[in-house]
Amino acid sequence: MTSTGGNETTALRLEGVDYAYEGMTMHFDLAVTAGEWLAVIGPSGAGKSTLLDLVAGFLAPDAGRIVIDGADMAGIAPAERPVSFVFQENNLFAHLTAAENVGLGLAPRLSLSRETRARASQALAEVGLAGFDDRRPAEMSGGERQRVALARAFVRDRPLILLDEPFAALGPALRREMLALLDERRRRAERPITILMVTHQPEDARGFADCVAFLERGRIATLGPTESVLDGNETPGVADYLGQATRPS
Ligand SMILES: Nc1ncnc2c1ncn2[C@@H]1O[C@H](COP(=O)(O)OP(=O)(O)OP(=O)(O)O)[C@@H](O)[C@H]1O
Repeated sequence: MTSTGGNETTALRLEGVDYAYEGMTMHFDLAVTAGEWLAVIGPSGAGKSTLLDLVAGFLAPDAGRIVIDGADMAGIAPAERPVSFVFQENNLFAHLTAAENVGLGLAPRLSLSRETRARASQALAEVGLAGFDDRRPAEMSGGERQRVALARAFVRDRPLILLDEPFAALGPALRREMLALLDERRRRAERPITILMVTHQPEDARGFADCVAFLERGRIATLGPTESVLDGNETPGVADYLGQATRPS
């Protein structure tokens, strides 16, 4: 356990984190306050997924420290980290039912205890999937599968949720509904839930995120309150990315 330097409200801190792929070196310094919803935006290949993979522990930094909830994550496996993640697809085990997939968030066993089954069932109902317990992923729509993934993330009850374009394949109405579900869950939580969400949809950030990090070429080029970053006046790259004309000064 390592101190974050006395700032108890910092949920996530990246200090001088370096990561290099062949031909691309990334460097991240970042602090996210507990309870904050941070949208991560930027051009394709900027390093958004790499940033989330480093936090999740799927990648190990070449240098620097990642601190979550006050604990240094060096050498901590993804499953042991206080995080939940939802990706764009393939979040579920195809051979397991919805309840079993959610149950894995509660106990790493395939046969569900009565209590686990009841909690999984309730979690499914809370994301609008009452009665879906015995459906397998192939028997559900893309939106329903993502709801199951969200239900699993919710029952895990971890303080940090990582979302890598989880609703990108869904239509705008369904996307908003999912984001609203997440928002509601965040508001109802007893402990603060911090969210890092990679998105290519500026309106998702506008509607839900407190802050936006704009990534460019493996760096966080801008980080600030949602409206001021998306305004695009401070960083020309943001305006280009959003397809806006940079306003004359
Ligand atoms: N497994 C890999 N091996 C080598 N290079 C990789 C690998 N994965 C990603 N990269 C490179 O690292 C850089 C950052 O990739 P990353 O997936 O983090 O970007 P991104 O911002 O999430 O992009 P997108 O919006 O297209 O998903 C890119 O230049 C990419 O080509």
